[in-house]
Amino acid sequence: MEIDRFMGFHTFQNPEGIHDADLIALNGETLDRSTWFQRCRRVVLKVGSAVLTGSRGLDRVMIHRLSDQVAELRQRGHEVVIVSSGAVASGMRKVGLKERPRTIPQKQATAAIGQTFLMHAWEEAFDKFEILTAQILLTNEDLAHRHRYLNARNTLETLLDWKIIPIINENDTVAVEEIKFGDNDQLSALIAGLVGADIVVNLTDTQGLYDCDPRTHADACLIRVVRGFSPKVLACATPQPGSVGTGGMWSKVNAAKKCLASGIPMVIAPGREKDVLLRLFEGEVLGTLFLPKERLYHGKKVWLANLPKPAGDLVLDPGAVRALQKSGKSLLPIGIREVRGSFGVGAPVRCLAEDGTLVGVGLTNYKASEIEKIKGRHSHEIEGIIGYKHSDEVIHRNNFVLAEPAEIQD
Ligand SMILES: Nc1ncnc2c1ncn2[C@@H]1O[C@H](COP(=O)(O)OP(=O)(O)O)[C@@H](O)[C@H]1O
Ligand SMILES: N[C@@H](CCC(=O)OP(=O)(O)O)C(=O)O
Repeated sequence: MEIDRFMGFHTFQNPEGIHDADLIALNGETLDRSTWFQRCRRVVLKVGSAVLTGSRGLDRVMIHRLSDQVAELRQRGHEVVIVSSGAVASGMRKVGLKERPRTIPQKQATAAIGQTFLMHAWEEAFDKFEILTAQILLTNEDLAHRHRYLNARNTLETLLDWKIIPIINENDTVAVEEIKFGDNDQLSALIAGLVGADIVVNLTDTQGLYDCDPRTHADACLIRVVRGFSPKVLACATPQPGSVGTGGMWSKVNAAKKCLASGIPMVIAPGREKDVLLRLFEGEVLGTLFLPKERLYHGKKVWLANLPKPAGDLVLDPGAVRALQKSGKSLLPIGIREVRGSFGVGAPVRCLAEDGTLVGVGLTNYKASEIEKIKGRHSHEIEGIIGYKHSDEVIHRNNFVLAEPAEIQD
């Protein structure tokens, strides 16, 4: 892991007078920031409640400022998908709540009130450019099923093709804990994988990621560039959000981890800074830029790696854990000790070591009741036990992703 730390904003210069953070090395190329950002064609823009809402509720001026910049980015050839928070915070102000609602029904009712105001504000702000917007509300169940995931992708592609700006939020009104993404930082990382984004821009109320929580450490240093994910980066952040946010910086760094594994860079930047988007895409060093070291997942594996809630668990013996983790092998029935949950063929399941450690996630070739019968047995026995054999493997390695690939373990 490397962290380029800058004590101030532009204080560190190499002998040629070029800020290290001005140059971006990725995929074998070194480019200056402005060229690199210009090449990021498809952008997922996540805007936090901390940026969109103020003491008087939804900050319409802010929404106009952002929509002006998004319209300009589109003129310059970028496509933008917006993930917008702010429904609960703006609903709170509408009904006069001083604190975030505690009970789930209250939170859901507040989100239902606020979401219409939020969407109306975005719609109105883009209307002056004659740009249409489309509301997309999702729960993690919508992305957990492969065919629904692909449907969502087709819808988003069609909207982008029609030059309409998708504005996405979690469907808070129906999402209870079991079907939640967590927060919109996680959702924006999943959407980035879904649409094959070139970058995720996450706008919040700080200058970026500091090496420790700036609210409790006056000497916290802003980190300019993070190359590759590491637990040390996560340790910089705390999960305590601001007064209106959810998940805090910890959630943003976890979202960056998801993006990096799919080869997608992410930048956390100060959303209230004047012209932040235009300045970023013009190459100004703003916020914290996370760059992938290497792309870990492609195609279907991007979906699998980001799967919010698998359908069941398989507990493996140590030999099977080694085969998956160290040798990149498929999972055979002989290495399975226990089956948990009831699931069908093709379901995504978690593979666990006996101590409960998550080894990875994969799609099964057999249903739970069949795996129960063939667990601990040789593959040549499968047909004799359940009457047919789909394959020797319970999970083929092409349909499996490790929870902690080598890059993330260092
Ligand atoms: N290491 C850190 N660097 C920057 N901010 C941090 C850090 N640790 C915690 N935070 C806090 O995270 C907050 C942003 O998270 P959150 O309130 O969820 O915002 P949003 O509504 O934009 O998602 C900031 O207000 C900041 O005080
Ligand atoms: N879906 C919620 C936002 C949840 C969330 O992630 O909030 P934030 O941390 O401000 O991005 C809402 O619209 O209020």
